[in-house]
Amino acid sequence: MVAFAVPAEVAVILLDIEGTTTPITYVKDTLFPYIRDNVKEYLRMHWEEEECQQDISLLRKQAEEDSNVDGVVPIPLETGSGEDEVEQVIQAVVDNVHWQMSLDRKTTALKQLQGHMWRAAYATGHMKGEFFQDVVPAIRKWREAGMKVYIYSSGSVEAQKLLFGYSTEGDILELFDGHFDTKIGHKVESESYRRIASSIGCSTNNVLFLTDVTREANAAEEADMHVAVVLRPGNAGLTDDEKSYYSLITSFNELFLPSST
Ligand SMILES: CSCCC(=O)C(=O)COP(=O)(O)O
Ligand SMILES: [Mg+2]
Repeated sequence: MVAFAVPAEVAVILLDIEGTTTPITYVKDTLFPYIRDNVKEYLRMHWEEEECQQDISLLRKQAEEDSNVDGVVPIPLETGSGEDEVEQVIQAVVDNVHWQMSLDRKTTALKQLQGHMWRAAYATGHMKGEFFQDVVPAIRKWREAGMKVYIYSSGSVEAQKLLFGYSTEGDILELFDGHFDTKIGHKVESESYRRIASSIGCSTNNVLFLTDVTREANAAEEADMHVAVVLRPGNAGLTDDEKSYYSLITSFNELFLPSST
């Protein structure tokens, strides 16, 4: 087993979800197909609701920002001219969502709609959040040792709470001191990590960030956080340079807190 000695100044562990706590296959084979298969029906059922209309406004704004991106699907404004028009707008939203998902985009607009759609799927027991087997016992141990544990994922805070609230291990939300999503900033921008530390009330060097994505690790490191890159089955491979540059772990059990080293 490779050991990663957590520096003594670390008081907070910040966790990514996909590829870190949770298999990428769960996201790609369970969460995302649910959205692709159900988005049209969901929009038809919830069209009149305020929350749904807010989600569509955000998607429309994102489509406008994406107007120069190849393949973007614009979302027309509804003028109130009848059911045919509603169906056309719904189809544009469906196509836009499918287009964004085909590129695995992490826009706040897409993630917000996804979070709202998963709510029903989790609540009815249709889906349960999954984690690598080392994850929950390790987090419990870190907390017993006095560490604070936070989540930072591109998935919306609402989606994160569903994943941990309705999981194969039951409701484990109590294990987290808080959640961050792209509303605080994108995961590849170092400013996001400064904002997170400031929101927690600590310095960036008091935080250890665990992620599978080296661009995220790089941004966190630029902000002076400690980072380790997590290698899990199904994750994208790293280059030889990345492998030699970053501290790598394959399980949370490879982290040793100052008191346990
Ligand atoms: C509850 S998170 C759902 C997964 C997701 O939508 C996603 O984009 C995960 O990204 P991450 O930043 O956790 O790698
Ligand atoms: Mg990830």
